[in-house]
Amino acid sequence: MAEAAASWLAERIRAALAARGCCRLALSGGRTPWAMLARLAALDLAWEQVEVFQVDERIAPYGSETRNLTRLEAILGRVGVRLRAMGVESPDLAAACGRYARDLPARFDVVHLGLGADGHTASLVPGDPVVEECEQLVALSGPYQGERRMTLTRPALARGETILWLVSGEEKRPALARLLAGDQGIPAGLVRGGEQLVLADRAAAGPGPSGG
Ligand SMILES: O=C1O[C@H](COP(=O)(O)O)[C@@H](O)[C@H](O)[C@H]1O
Repeated sequence: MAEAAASWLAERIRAALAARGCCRLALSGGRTPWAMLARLAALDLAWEQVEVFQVDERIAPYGSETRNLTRLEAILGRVGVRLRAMGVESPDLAAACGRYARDLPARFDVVHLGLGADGHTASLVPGDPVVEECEQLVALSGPYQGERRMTLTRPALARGETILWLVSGEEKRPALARLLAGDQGIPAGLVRGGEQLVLADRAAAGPGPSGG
């Protein structure tokens, strides 16, 4: 899955660079995307023309192991992308949300999203008011799994020309089925955007028609 996702993303990046000379991505964190991003970073691309925004982030100090930025920097920092970090170290987090929102592009070439077993995506957490946020492009949520979060909201995610879902692990199987059914009872089912591509590993997708 990581290999397929990296190849697909590389093609999208090349196409955007050929068409407009720049490419804008919004990337998620968590655990799933790092294998894809490590493969992507090994490819020969005009990285200096690629701008990467964060889909979400933990409110935690710079360098924290739980921060998505820590992994993004470790993998993509060395290839020279323009990495736009969410300002979660700011003493005024509401103002930091506003600043990040102002800097967002009108369109992303690709918004990459993960899926939690509970149906969360980005830091749009089930039951949190942030799920219904339709005015602000960037907002705070949580505490969730021990930390407050900063996240792109649904209207910001909808700026994706393409939404790339990357889903890994057996525990995601029920949530994946709900996402594919367009179930609006989970935050992931509320995401809109252009084309949506779902890449899932065998554990998440379950047995195929032949049972294999
Ligand atoms: O908390 C988070 O979880 C989701 C899902 O992560 P995954 O590793 O289970 O795919 C992720 O997309 C989000 O960015 C992250 O902050």
